[in-house]
Amino acid sequence: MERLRHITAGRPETMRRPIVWTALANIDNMIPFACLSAAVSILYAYYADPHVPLNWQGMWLAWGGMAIFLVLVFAAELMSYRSVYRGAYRASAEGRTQLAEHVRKLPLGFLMKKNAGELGQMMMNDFAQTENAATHILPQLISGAVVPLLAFAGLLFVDWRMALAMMAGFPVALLILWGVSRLERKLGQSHSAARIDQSGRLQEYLLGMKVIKAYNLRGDNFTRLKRAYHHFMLESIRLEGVLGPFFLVAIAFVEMGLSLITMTGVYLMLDGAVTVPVFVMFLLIGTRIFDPMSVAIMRLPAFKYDAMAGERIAGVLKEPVMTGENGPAGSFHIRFDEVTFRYDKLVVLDRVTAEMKEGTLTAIVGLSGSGKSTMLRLIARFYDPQQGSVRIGGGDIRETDPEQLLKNISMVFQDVYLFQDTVCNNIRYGREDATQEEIEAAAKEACCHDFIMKLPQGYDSVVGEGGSTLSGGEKQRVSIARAMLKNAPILLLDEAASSLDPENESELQKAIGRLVQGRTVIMIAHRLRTVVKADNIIVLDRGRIAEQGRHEELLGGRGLYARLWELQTRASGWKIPGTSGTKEVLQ
Ligand SMILES: Nc1ncnc2c1ncn2[C@@H]1O[C@H](COP(=O)(O)OP(=O)(O)OP(=O)(O)O)[C@@H](O)[C@H]1O
Repeated sequence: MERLRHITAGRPETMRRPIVWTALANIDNMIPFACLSAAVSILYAYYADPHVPLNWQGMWLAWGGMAIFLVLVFAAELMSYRSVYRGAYRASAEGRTQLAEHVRKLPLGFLMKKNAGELGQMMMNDFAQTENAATHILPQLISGAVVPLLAFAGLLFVDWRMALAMMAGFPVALLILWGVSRLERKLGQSHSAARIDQSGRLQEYLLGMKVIKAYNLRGDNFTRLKRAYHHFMLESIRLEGVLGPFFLVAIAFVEMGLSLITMTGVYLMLDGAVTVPVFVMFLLIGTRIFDPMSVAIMRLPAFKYDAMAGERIAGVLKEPVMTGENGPAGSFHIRFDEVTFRYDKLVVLDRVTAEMKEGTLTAIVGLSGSGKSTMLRLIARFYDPQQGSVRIGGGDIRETDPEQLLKNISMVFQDVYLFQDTVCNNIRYGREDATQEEIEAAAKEACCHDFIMKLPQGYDSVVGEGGSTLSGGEKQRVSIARAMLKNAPILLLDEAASSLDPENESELQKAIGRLVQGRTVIMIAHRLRTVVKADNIIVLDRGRIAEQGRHEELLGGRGLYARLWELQTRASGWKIPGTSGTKEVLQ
């Protein structure tokens, strides 16, 4: 039952009807053979005693029965076939959608823990495996169970000794299957792990192609991929090689039944305890049941292996999603209250308390790795802190429905991801019901209209996966247009690194300047000159707030901020106070 639950992504009821039809089709399948046996008996009676006339009535009944049941078999098999694939594909489609929905509601930390290929594998291969188990293997297993059981039960009444002989090897076969089940699971798990690893490595190899080419890394990454393929090959050989003989022996025990029927039958006939027609009936039905049993035994490991894929899916579906029932906050005042956050064991934020007032610009600065991005991630509830709370409008965001929370937040990050879709649709992700005019207006405000118009199909140009056909600055401006369109009251902004060319940078800064107006903005600033006009600057040092205040106050304090400022201005030869860039940028 548990396996049935797994191969149906938690919907065993979808297979109830298919199982009943498949069982019925198999039961039907046996009846023509019973009729055949009856016909053989009639014929035997006629030849055994020349004075007895041939029982034509019985013969016609047997033939008629065979014909009717053949039609019924066809009908039942058709129903079984249709309901099996409908049930299985329905369970799988619903399961896929449920998993995609579920993954969206999981904390980001869960996704980051997974191997790159693992979730993709789950969506594609694991579901394909469960489909295979439900559509192809399950009917074979049902057939392997129903046919022998039925035949055995019926034949017990005909001659119990021959019936027992027919099934004598079966308990031994079951014992062998039970004996190897642990080993089978262990080998299956390491085989699956190797399969997932090889696809993760392949994904890594393809995604990292740019770096591989740039650094001519033919060696290392390819070696890892090759090693993963090799490991998978070894695991496959081990799985088949170690388990195969056990299953073959189990089948041999089952099929031994045919020899035992013959031996027992011969002795019983010699004793006059069994007639020739009964003997023939056992042979006829015996040849009929051993095949489905052997097939079922051969397919059982594949079924269990595929059910493991369903188990992995169930494991992810069991992961607790982020909860919270509250609607959006009334105000957008953000407060970190003694927040401590760890990635596994690494403490990244340590009892951070900070205010980000509604309608103001708060900048977060600090050395690389000091926890700046983590603060933004906590505001968006990509993670929940282990201690303390993040509050918006006074309410703990752990109690806010994550989707409601995200409705109020726009994010512009450095590493912008664009979907392989038109530029227009990529901007529309900001607000799905936006009109073309609204999209173009947002694009103009974000300073990307001009470059979009220069693309071959303008707004209908399709960008490469991730945005690969646009420059870094262009991608960021598209993401700003998205944020403009979303028009959310809170804006989380990760300032672009200083790698942009001056033209791109000035366009980007203009766009950001428009975006921050009238919003509660929390901005990670890598270049301090962009935050001199911020209402509050939080200076992070290894997860703790070293100091906070306005630019002038912090410069006067001669602390970490002042040191960073000095370093940056010295490195770039800026003119210090009064400053050029930022004021214009942020107004
Ligand atoms: N998903 C993660 N899992 C484990 N550790 C992480 C994860 N993300 C970040 N870290 C670690 O947490 C620390 C803080 O990271 P964070 O990204 O918040 O720093 P940051 O100040 O934004 O750095 P940068 O300025 O370089 O972007 C770093 O040491 C980083 O290695």
